[in-house]
Amino acid sequence: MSGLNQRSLLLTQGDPAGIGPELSLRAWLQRKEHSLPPFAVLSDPKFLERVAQGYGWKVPVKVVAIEEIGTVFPDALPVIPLGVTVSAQPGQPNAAHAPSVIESIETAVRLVRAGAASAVVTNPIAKHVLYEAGFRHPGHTEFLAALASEADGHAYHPVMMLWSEQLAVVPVTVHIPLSKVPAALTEELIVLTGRIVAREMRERFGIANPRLAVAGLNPHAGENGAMGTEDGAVIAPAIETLRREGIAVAGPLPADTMFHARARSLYDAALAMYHDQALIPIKTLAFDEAVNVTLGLPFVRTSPDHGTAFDIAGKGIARPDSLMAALKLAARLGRS
Ligand SMILES: NC(=O)C1=CN([C@@H]2O[C@H](COP(=O)(O)OP(=O)(O)OC[C@H]3O[C@@H](n4cnc5c(N)ncnc54)[C@H](O)[C@@H]3O)[C@@H](O)[C@H]2O)C=CC1
Ligand SMILES: NCC(=O)COP(=O)(O)O
Repeated sequence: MSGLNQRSLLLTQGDPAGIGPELSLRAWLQRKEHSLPPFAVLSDPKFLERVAQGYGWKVPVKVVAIEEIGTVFPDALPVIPLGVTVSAQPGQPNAAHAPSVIESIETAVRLVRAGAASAVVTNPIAKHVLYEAGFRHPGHTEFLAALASEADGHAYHPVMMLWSEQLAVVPVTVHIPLSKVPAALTEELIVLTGRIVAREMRERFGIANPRLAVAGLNPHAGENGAMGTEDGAVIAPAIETLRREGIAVAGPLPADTMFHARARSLYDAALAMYHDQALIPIKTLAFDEAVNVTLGLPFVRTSPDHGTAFDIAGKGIARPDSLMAALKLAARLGRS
Protein backbone atom coordinates (compact mmCIF):
# COMPACT_ATOMS: atom_id res chain seq x y z
CA MET A 1 0.00 0.00 0.00
CA SER A 2 1.44 3.38 -0.92
CA GLY A 3 1.88 6.06 1.75
CA LEU A 4 -0.32 8.38 -0.32
CA ASN A 5 -3.17 5.91 -0.23
CA GLN A 6 -2.92 5.28 3.49
CA ARG A 7 -3.59 8.97 4.10
CA SER A 8 -6.82 8.86 2.09
CA LEU A 9 -10.18 8.99 3.79
CA LEU A 10 -13.41 7.21 2.96
CA LEU A 11 -16.55 9.34 3.10
CA THR A 12 -19.80 7.44 3.34
CA GLN A 13 -22.82 8.46 1.29
CA GLY A 14 -25.21 9.07 4.19
CA ASP A 15 -28.92 9.53 3.53
CA PRO A 16 -29.14 10.38 -0.19
CA ALA A 17 -32.21 12.57 0.42
CA GLY A 18 -30.37 14.64 3.03
CA ILE A 19 -27.62 17.23 2.68
CA GLY A 20 -24.77 14.68 2.59
CA PRO A 21 -24.49 14.47 -1.22
CA GLU A 22 -24.36 18.23 -1.77
CA LEU A 23 -21.92 18.68 1.13
CA SER A 24 -19.61 16.01 -0.29
CA LEU A 25 -19.52 17.85 -3.62
CA ARG A 26 -19.10 21.23 -1.90
CA ALA A 27 -16.24 19.95 0.23
CA TRP A 28 -14.46 18.70 -2.89
CA LEU A 29 -15.01 22.07 -4.59
CA GLN A 30 -13.40 23.79 -1.58
CA ARG A 31 -10.56 21.25 -1.24
CA LYS A 32 -7.80 23.68 -2.17
CA GLU A 33 -8.76 26.71 -0.10
CA HIS A 34 -9.27 24.47 2.95
CA SER A 35 -6.31 22.15 2.27
CA LEU A 36 -8.57 19.14 2.63
CA PRO A 37 -7.03 15.67 2.79
CA PRO A 38 -7.85 13.39 -0.14
CA PHE A 39 -11.10 11.48 0.21
CA ALA A 40 -13.34 9.21 -1.83
CA VAL A 41 -17.12 8.99 -1.52
CA LEU A 42 -18.70 5.54 -1.36
CA SER A 43 -21.85 5.99 -3.41
CA ASP A 44 -23.37 5.65 -6.87
CA PRO A 45 -21.26 7.88 -9.20
CA LYS A 46 -24.22 8.55 -11.51
CA PHE A 47 -26.27 9.79 -8.57
CA LEU A 48 -23.52 12.20 -7.50
CA GLU A 49 -23.13 13.42 -11.10
CA ARG A 50 -26.86 14.18 -11.23
CA VAL A 51 -26.69 16.10 -7.93
CA ALA A 52 -23.74 18.17 -9.22
CA GLN A 53 -25.51 18.85 -12.52
CA GLY A 54 -28.64 19.94 -10.64
CA TYR A 55 -26.63 22.71 -8.99
CA GLY A 56 -24.59 23.51 -12.10
CA TRP A 57 -21.42 22.67 -10.16
CA LYS A 58 -18.38 21.54 -12.14
CA VAL A 59 -17.47 18.40 -10.27
CA PRO A 60 -15.92 15.71 -12.46
CA VAL A 61 -16.81 12.43 -10.77
CA LYS A 62 -14.32 9.61 -11.30
CA VAL A 63 -14.73 5.98 -10.34
CA VAL A 64 -11.50 4.88 -8.71
CA ALA A 65 -9.79 1.89 -7.24
CA ILE A 66 -8.91 2.64 -3.65
CA GLU A 67 -5.20 3.12 -4.32
CA GLU A 68 -5.97 5.88 -6.85
CA ILE A 69 -7.75 8.27 -4.45
CA GLY A 70 -4.73 10.46 -3.72
CA THR A 71 -3.73 10.94 -7.34
CA VAL A 72 -7.26 11.53 -8.68
CA PHE A 73 -8.43 13.86 -5.88
CA PRO A 74 -6.81 17.10 -7.13
CA ASP A 75 -8.70 16.91 -10.46
CA ALA A 76 -11.87 14.91 -9.83
CA LEU A 77 -14.05 13.66 -7.01
CA PRO A 78 -13.00 10.04 -6.45
CA VAL A 79 -15.95 7.68 -6.01
CA ILE A 80 -15.91 4.04 -4.97
CA PRO A 81 -19.14 2.63 -6.42
CA LEU A 82 -21.61 0.61 -4.42
CA GLY A 83 -23.33 -2.50 -5.69
CA VAL A 84 -26.66 -0.64 -5.84
CA THR A 85 -27.93 2.31 -7.85
CA VAL A 86 -29.10 5.33 -5.91
CA SER A 87 -32.00 7.56 -6.79
CA ALA A 88 -33.38 10.08 -4.31
CA GLN A 89 -35.18 13.39 -4.20
CA PRO A 90 -33.71 15.91 -1.75
CA GLY A 91 -35.85 16.28 1.35
CA GLN A 92 -37.82 13.09 0.62
CA PRO A 93 -36.44 10.33 2.81
CA ASN A 94 -37.46 6.81 1.97
CA ALA A 95 -36.73 3.48 3.63
CA ALA A 96 -35.89 2.16 0.13
CA HIS A 97 -32.63 4.15 0.37
CA ALA A 98 -31.45 2.06 3.32
CA PRO A 99 -29.45 -0.59 1.39
CA SER A 100 -27.11 1.97 -0.17
CA VAL A 101 -26.74 3.84 3.16
CA ILE A 102 -25.80 0.67 5.00
CA GLU A 103 -23.59 -0.76 2.27
CA SER A 104 -21.62 2.46 2.14
CA ILE A 105 -20.85 2.31 5.88
CA GLU A 106 -20.04 -1.40 5.83
CA THR A 107 -17.69 -1.04 2.87
CA ALA A 108 -15.88 1.94 4.38
CA VAL A 109 -15.28 0.07 7.63
CA ARG A 110 -14.07 -3.04 5.83
CA LEU A 111 -11.60 -1.07 3.70
CA VAL A 112 -10.25 0.98 6.60
CA ARG A 113 -9.89 -2.10 8.76
CA ALA A 114 -7.96 -3.74 5.93
CA GLY A 115 -5.53 -0.81 6.04
CA ALA A 116 -6.53 0.47 2.60
CA ALA A 117 -7.43 3.96 3.88
CA SER A 118 -6.78 5.82 7.09
CA ALA A 119 -10.22 6.69 8.48
CA VAL A 120 -13.98 6.60 7.97
CA VAL A 121 -15.88 9.88 7.75
CA THR A 122 -19.65 9.46 7.76
CA ASN A 123 -22.28 11.64 6.17
CA PRO A 124 -25.47 11.97 8.22
CA ILE A 125 -28.11 9.26 8.29
CA ALA A 126 -31.71 9.62 9.42
CA LYS A 127 -32.06 6.97 12.04
CA HIS A 128 -35.85 6.65 11.89
CA VAL A 129 -35.68 6.01 8.13
CA LEU A 130 -33.24 3.15 8.65
CA TYR A 131 -35.35 1.75 11.51
CA GLU A 132 -38.27 1.56 9.07
CA ALA A 133 -36.08 -0.64 6.89
CA GLY A 134 -35.27 -2.94 9.82
CA PHE A 135 -31.93 -1.43 10.88
CA ARG A 136 -31.31 -2.62 14.44
CA HIS A 137 -28.68 -0.15 15.65
CA PRO A 138 -29.49 3.18 17.34
CA GLY A 139 -27.01 5.10 15.14
CA HIS A 140 -23.60 5.02 13.46
CA THR A 141 -21.81 4.95 16.81
CA GLU A 142 -23.29 1.63 17.85
CA PHE A 143 -23.34 0.18 14.30
CA LEU A 144 -19.63 0.86 13.83
CA ALA A 145 -18.82 -0.91 17.10
CA ALA A 146 -20.94 -3.88 16.02
CA LEU A 147 -19.11 -4.05 12.67
CA ALA A 148 -15.75 -3.92 14.43
CA SER A 149 -16.80 -6.65 16.85
CA GLU A 150 -18.13 -8.88 14.06
CA ALA A 151 -14.77 -8.63 12.33
CA ASP A 152 -12.50 -9.59 15.23
CA GLY A 153 -14.73 -10.93 18.03
CA HIS A 154 -13.64 -8.24 20.50
CA ALA A 155 -16.42 -6.39 22.38
CA TYR A 156 -15.91 -2.68 21.70
CA HIS A 157 -17.58 0.01 23.78
CA PRO A 158 -18.05 3.00 21.47
CA VAL A 159 -17.92 6.45 23.01
CA MET A 160 -19.43 9.47 21.26
CA MET A 161 -17.37 12.63 21.54
CA LEU A 162 -18.35 15.95 19.99
CA TRP A 163 -15.10 17.87 19.58
CA SER A 164 -14.25 21.46 18.73
CA GLU A 165 -11.35 23.76 19.55
CA GLN A 166 -13.54 25.40 22.21
CA LEU A 167 -15.14 22.38 23.85
CA ALA A 168 -15.17 18.59 23.76
CA VAL A 169 -18.17 16.77 25.22
CA VAL A 170 -19.04 13.12 25.73
CA PRO A 171 -22.58 11.91 26.41
CA VAL A 172 -22.23 8.88 28.71
CA THR A 173 -25.67 7.63 27.70
CA VAL A 174 -26.42 8.30 24.05
CA HIS A 175 -29.41 7.32 21.95
CA ILE A 176 -31.97 6.47 24.61
CA PRO A 177 -35.13 8.20 25.83
CA LEU A 178 -34.58 10.65 28.68
CA SER A 179 -36.87 8.57 30.91
CA LYS A 180 -34.41 5.65 30.66
CA VAL A 181 -31.29 7.66 31.52
CA PRO A 182 -31.28 7.24 35.34
CA ALA A 183 -31.48 3.45 35.11
CA ALA A 184 -28.86 3.26 32.36
CA LEU A 185 -26.41 5.41 34.26
CA THR A 186 -24.22 3.02 36.22
CA GLU A 187 -20.91 3.49 37.98
CA GLU A 188 -19.37 0.93 35.60
CA LEU A 189 -20.57 2.82 32.51
CA ILE A 190 -19.19 6.13 33.76
CA VAL A 191 -15.84 4.56 34.70
CA LEU A 192 -15.55 2.72 31.37
CA THR A 193 -16.39 5.90 29.45
CA GLY A 194 -13.93 7.99 31.49
CA ARG A 195 -11.14 5.48 30.93
CA ILE A 196 -11.70 5.44 27.15
CA VAL A 197 -11.87 9.23 26.95
CA ALA A 198 -8.68 9.69 29.02
CA ARG A 199 -6.81 7.07 26.99
CA GLU A 200 -7.81 8.44 23.59
CA MET A 201 -7.28 12.07 24.57
CA ARG A 202 -3.73 10.96 25.34
CA GLU A 203 -3.10 8.59 22.45
CA ARG A 204 -5.06 10.21 19.63
CA PHE A 205 -5.30 13.88 20.62
CA GLY A 206 -1.80 14.07 22.13
CA ILE A 207 -2.86 15.53 25.51
CA ALA A 208 -0.38 14.08 28.00
CA ASN A 209 -2.55 14.43 31.12
CA PRO A 210 -6.14 14.99 30.04
CA ARG A 211 -8.42 16.73 32.53
CA LEU A 212 -11.99 15.45 32.62
CA ALA A 213 -15.00 17.23 34.06
CA VAL A 214 -18.02 15.11 34.93
CA ALA A 215 -21.50 16.61 35.06
CA GLY A 216 -24.09 15.72 37.63
CA LEU A 217 -27.43 14.42 36.45
CA ASN A 218 -29.76 16.51 38.58
CA PRO A 219 -30.13 20.25 39.25
CA HIS A 220 -27.18 21.52 41.32
CA ALA A 221 -25.62 18.06 41.01
CA GLY A 222 -28.31 16.77 43.35
CA GLU A 223 -28.06 19.47 46.07
CA ASN A 224 -26.68 16.94 48.58
CA GLY A 225 -29.36 14.43 47.69
CA ALA A 226 -32.34 16.77 48.04
CA MET A 227 -32.78 17.03 44.26
CA GLY A 228 -31.80 13.54 43.21
CA THR A 229 -29.62 10.71 44.42
CA GLU A 230 -27.68 9.61 41.32
CA ASP A 231 -25.03 12.33 41.68
CA GLY A 232 -23.90 11.09 45.08
CA ALA A 233 -24.70 7.39 44.75
CA VAL A 234 -23.51 6.67 41.21
CA ILE A 235 -21.50 9.52 39.68
CA ALA A 236 -19.33 10.46 42.68
CA PRO A 237 -18.07 6.88 43.30
CA ALA A 238 -17.26 6.53 39.58
CA ILE A 239 -15.19 9.70 39.77
CA GLU A 240 -13.35 8.34 42.81
CA THR A 241 -12.49 5.17 40.90
CA LEU A 242 -11.13 7.17 37.96
CA ARG A 243 -9.06 9.34 40.31
CA ARG A 244 -7.60 6.25 41.98
CA GLU A 245 -6.50 5.19 38.49
CA GLY A 246 -4.57 8.45 38.16
CA ILE A 247 -7.00 10.28 35.87
CA ALA A 248 -7.58 13.98 36.63
CA VAL A 249 -11.33 14.29 37.10
CA ALA A 250 -13.50 17.04 38.53
CA GLY A 251 -17.13 16.54 39.53
CA PRO A 252 -19.93 15.82 39.79
CA LEU A 253 -20.36 19.41 38.61
CA PRO A 254 -23.65 21.26 38.30
CA ALA A 255 -24.24 21.07 34.54
CA ASP A 256 -25.59 24.60 34.28
CA THR A 257 -22.31 26.25 35.27
CA MET A 258 -19.68 24.01 33.67
CA PHE A 259 -19.84 25.25 30.09
CA HIS A 260 -19.09 28.97 30.36
CA ALA A 261 -15.69 30.13 29.13
CA ARG A 262 -13.82 30.20 32.46
CA ALA A 263 -15.18 26.79 33.46
CA ARG A 264 -14.20 25.33 30.08
CA SER A 265 -10.61 26.44 30.55
CA LEU A 266 -10.31 23.98 33.46
CA TYR A 267 -10.85 20.75 31.52
CA ASP A 268 -10.12 19.05 28.20
CA ALA A 269 -13.33 17.03 27.91
CA ALA A 270 -16.67 17.12 29.69
CA LEU A 271 -18.57 13.92 30.40
CA ALA A 272 -22.30 14.59 30.34
CA MET A 273 -24.93 12.16 31.55
CA TYR A 274 -27.24 12.25 28.55
CA HIS A 275 -27.32 13.26 24.89
CA ASP A 276 -28.71 16.78 25.08
CA GLN A 277 -26.75 17.74 28.21
CA ALA A 278 -23.63 17.24 26.07
CA LEU A 279 -24.78 18.37 22.65
CA ILE A 280 -26.66 21.56 23.46
CA PRO A 281 -23.58 23.42 24.74
CA ILE A 282 -21.29 22.38 21.88
CA LYS A 283 -23.85 22.96 19.12
CA THR A 284 -24.62 26.36 20.63
CA LEU A 285 -20.95 27.31 20.78
CA ALA A 286 -19.63 25.71 17.61
CA PHE A 287 -22.36 24.32 15.33
CA ASP A 288 -20.35 24.98 12.17
CA GLU A 289 -17.04 23.65 13.46
CA ALA A 290 -17.81 20.77 15.79
CA VAL A 291 -17.05 17.18 14.80
CA ASN A 292 -18.54 13.95 16.05
CA VAL A 293 -15.75 11.45 16.68
CA THR A 294 -16.24 7.92 17.92
CA LEU A 295 -13.74 6.81 20.55
CA GLY A 296 -13.18 3.22 21.62
CA LEU A 297 -13.06 1.75 18.12
CA PRO A 298 -10.09 0.07 16.45
CA PHE A 299 -10.23 2.68 13.67
CA VAL A 300 -10.84 6.40 13.33
CA ARG A 301 -14.36 7.62 12.57
CA THR A 302 -15.49 11.22 12.41
CA SER A 303 -18.66 12.89 11.19
CA PRO A 304 -20.15 16.37 10.97
CA ASP A 305 -22.04 17.35 14.12
CA HIS A 306 -25.33 17.91 12.30
CA GLY A 307 -27.92 15.61 10.83
CA THR A 308 -29.58 15.11 7.46
CA ALA A 309 -31.29 18.55 7.47
CA PHE A 310 -34.11 17.42 5.15
CA ASP A 311 -35.64 20.89 5.53
CA ILE A 312 -32.85 22.50 3.47
CA ALA A 313 -31.64 19.54 1.33
CA GLY A 314 -31.53 20.39 -2.36
CA LYS A 315 -31.53 24.15 -1.79
CA GLY A 316 -27.76 24.53 -2.00
CA ILE A 317 -27.59 26.46 1.28
CA ALA A 318 -26.25 23.76 3.60
CA ARG A 319 -22.87 24.72 5.05
CA PRO A 320 -20.03 22.23 4.49
CA ASP A 321 -17.93 23.58 7.40
CA SER A 322 -18.59 20.78 9.87
CA LEU A 323 -18.02 18.10 7.22
CA MET A 324 -14.73 19.76 6.27
CA ALA A 325 -13.75 19.91 9.96
CA ALA A 326 -14.60 16.19 10.20
CA LEU A 327 -12.35 15.42 7.22
CA LYS A 328 -9.47 17.39 8.72
CA LEU A 329 -9.84 15.84 12.16
CA ALA A 330 -10.01 12.34 10.64
CA ALA A 331 -6.76 13.00 8.79
CA ARG A 332 -5.12 14.24 11.99
CA LEU A 333 -6.33 11.35 14.15
CA GLY A 334 -5.61 8.82 11.41
CA ARG A 335 -1.92 9.74 11.65
CA SER A 336 -1.72 8.94 15.40
N1 LIG B 1 -24.21 11.60 12.47
C1 LIG B 1 -25.45 11.46 12.04
O1 LIG B 1 -25.70 10.63 11.18
C2 LIG B 1 -26.54 12.32 12.58
C3 LIG B 1 -27.81 12.13 12.13
N2 LIG B 1 -28.85 12.86 12.62
C4 LIG B 1 -30.16 12.59 12.04
O2 LIG B 1 -30.57 13.71 11.30
C5 LIG B 1 -31.99 13.76 11.26
C6 LIG B 1 -32.44 15.19 11.43
O3 LIG B 1 -32.03 15.64 12.73
P1 LIG B 1 -32.26 17.11 13.29
O4 LIG B 1 -32.37 16.98 14.74
O5 LIG B 1 -33.32 17.81 12.52
O6 LIG B 1 -30.86 17.83 13.08
P2 LIG B 1 -30.18 18.48 11.78
O7 LIG B 1 -28.78 18.73 12.21
O8 LIG B 1 -30.38 17.64 10.60
O9 LIG B 1 -30.93 19.87 11.55
C7 LIG B 1 -31.13 20.80 12.60
C8 LIG B 1 -31.22 22.22 12.01
O10 LIG B 1 -29.93 22.62 11.61
C9 LIG B 1 -29.90 22.94 10.23
N3 LIG B 1 -28.66 22.42 9.66
C10 LIG B 1 -28.15 21.18 9.85
N4 LIG B 1 -27.02 21.04 9.19
C11 LIG B 1 -26.79 22.20 8.55
C12 LIG B 1 -25.75 22.66 7.69
N5 LIG B 1 -24.71 21.88 7.34
N6 LIG B 1 -25.84 23.90 7.20
C13 LIG B 1 -26.87 24.70 7.52
N7 LIG B 1 -27.87 24.33 8.35
C14 LIG B 1 -27.82 23.09 8.86
C15 LIG B 1 -31.14 22.26 9.62
O11 LIG B 1 -31.57 22.92 8.46
C16 LIG B 1 -32.10 22.31 10.78
O12 LIG B 1 -32.76 23.56 10.79
C17 LIG B 1 -32.49 12.82 12.38
O13 LIG B 1 -33.16 11.75 11.77
C18 LIG B 1 -31.23 12.35 13.08
O14 LIG B 1 -31.29 10.98 13.38
C19 LIG B 1 -28.65 13.84 13.55
C20 LIG B 1 -27.39 14.09 14.02
C21 LIG B 1 -26.23 13.35 13.58
N1 LIG C 1 -26.75 13.75 17.71
C1 LIG C 1 -25.61 13.02 17.37
C2 LIG C 1 -25.97 11.80 16.67
O1 LIG C 1 -27.12 11.41 16.68
C3 LIG C 1 -24.91 11.10 15.98
O2 LIG C 1 -25.20 9.77 15.96
P1 LIG C 1 -24.30 8.71 15.17
O3 LIG C 1 -25.09 8.35 13.96
O4 LIG C 1 -23.00 9.34 14.89
O5 LIG C 1 -24.20 7.58 16.13
